[in-house]
Amino acid sequence: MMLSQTTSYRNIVSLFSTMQTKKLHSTIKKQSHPERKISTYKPNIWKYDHLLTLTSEYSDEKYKAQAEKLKEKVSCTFSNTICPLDLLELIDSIDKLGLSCYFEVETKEALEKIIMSVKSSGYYSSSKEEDLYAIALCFRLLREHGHHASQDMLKDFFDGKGKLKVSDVKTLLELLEGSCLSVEGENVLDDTRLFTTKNLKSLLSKSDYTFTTKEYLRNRLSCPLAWRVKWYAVRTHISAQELECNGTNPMLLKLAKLNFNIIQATHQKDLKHVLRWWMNVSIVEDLSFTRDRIVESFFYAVGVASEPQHGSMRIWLTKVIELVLIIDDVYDIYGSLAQVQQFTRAIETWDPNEVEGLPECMQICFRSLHDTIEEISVEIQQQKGGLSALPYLKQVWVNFCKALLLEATWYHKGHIPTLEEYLNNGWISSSGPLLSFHVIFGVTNKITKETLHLYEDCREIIYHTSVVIRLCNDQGTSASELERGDVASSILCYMQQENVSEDVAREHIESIILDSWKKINYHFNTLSTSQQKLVKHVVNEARMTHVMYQFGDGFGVQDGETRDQVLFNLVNPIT
Ligand SMILES: CC(C)=CCC/C(C)=C/COP(=O)(O)OP(=O)(O)O
Ligand SMILES: [Mg+2]
Repeated sequence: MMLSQTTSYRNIVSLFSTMQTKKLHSTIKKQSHPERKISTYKPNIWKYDHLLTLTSEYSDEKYKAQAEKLKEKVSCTFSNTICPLDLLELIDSIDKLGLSCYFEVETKEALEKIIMSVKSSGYYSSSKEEDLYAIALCFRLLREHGHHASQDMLKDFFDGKGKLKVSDVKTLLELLEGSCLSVEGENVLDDTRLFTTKNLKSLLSKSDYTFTTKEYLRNRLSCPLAWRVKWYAVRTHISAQELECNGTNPMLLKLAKLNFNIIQATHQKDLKHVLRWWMNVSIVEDLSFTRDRIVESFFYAVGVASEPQHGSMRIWLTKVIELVLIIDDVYDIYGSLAQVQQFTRAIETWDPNEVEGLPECMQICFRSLHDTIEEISVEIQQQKGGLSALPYLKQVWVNFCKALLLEATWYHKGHIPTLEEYLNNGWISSSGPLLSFHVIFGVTNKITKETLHLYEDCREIIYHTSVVIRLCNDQGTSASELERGDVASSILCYMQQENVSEDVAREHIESIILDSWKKINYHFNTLSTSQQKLVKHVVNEARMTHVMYQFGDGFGVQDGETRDQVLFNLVNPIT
């Protein structure tokens, strides 16, 4: 069978799905690809001039003073709450409302009290069905807050045939969430996840829950809390609590709304700062092949570090993400193989003279990257002091571009790697290591040798986070990449390697994502509390990638879920 030069991977995949033959591999290898592809991205939808007029009354100091008063009152709620289940629910509400950073001491004391009380009352070893919800909640909160919680807490609720003695949705959901905090080898938690997923899915198909409840359940099933960015779940939780008659106590809810609006006002200031920079550099006007996605990049950066004190880091990260998208498009869409080879040499030498002879738009990309990274390094040095970040930032960009070059080489040769070969490179081309370096430099107080040690100490976390980024991206973008005829993604690699259908390949990719999360959980637990405070922002990159790609290509396609989320979380205050 002959394949024409313009045969896209989409055709190849449909052929795979029907023929499932390995003979095709050799045919793909032989075919050549067109030098330049057509970009399928739509133009930017955001009106920057309008976003620049955003002003929130919540920047006013009087709201901060109001919030401080409410915090004092909420603090008293801890001492007035005696029953362990009420205390657990209070801690849970505070977490979900985005207020945990204000009550760290109270939460720590309360959890210690709960541990003492459940130990002395034998609560841990209860197997009574009515206790299961409280135990599941306790298990999840202890793990989330870095306390030891053995999977054996849930063991006795199994009936010996792999079934849990539980049928209500609230408990099933709580158990599902807790099971997603597992590490490798925790078979009770694996069984819990399988059982709760199966039962929640069957409840979904049978029961006559409202549309909203079903949507909520579907959402939690496809992306559990542990994989979600907490800040972007806060406003949804506030809205849900407002609708519930016996929900969160009114004072807590009032504080949550106020706090949300105050923090949103800070984010809006950062957004305007980054937009002014973007409109000033205005590079995408010269780059029709790529994406103007500065608002989405900012949305991602806020998910990585939403705390008010990380404003500079959000701005640096936004610029870096927009550059990642542009440079990725240079390699995937615009450049010929020879051109991206030259571009990679220029990045390695960090020398603007090396891009001479390349098309004007590639020269613009190089200069923007070069100048922005130099500026960021200077700003890091000015704000934090200590070692210069520049050599390290340059190196992560070199590694990223080399990984993109290898993918481009595969594409131009028509080579489809095995999944292992693909992932050995794909974790770097995910931009995970690059983002992580900028994140660690951005959230740390001073750049010292310890900062570099921290990067070493969380190497495994960065690796597994990057795998999650790579695979979530592939799951969300493979349809449009196939249409454009981009380099093979993990899904296609696995289909070709194992001669299986797209559905089977997607399921396999899901299982790797799950395993990567278990490894992230394990390695995160080995860090000290102070390290965890910094490294949680690296893990947030994985969480944010779930947010971006859960409903398709959240970076490429602006006018879907991402736009709604941007308006909901960054633009419109709670009234
Ligand atoms: C900024 C973040 C977190 C991005 C996720 C991964 C990535 C490099 C996306 C680039 O777009 P793409 O969808 O074209 O990716 P690729 O070409 O690598 O598949
Ligand atoms: Mg790409």
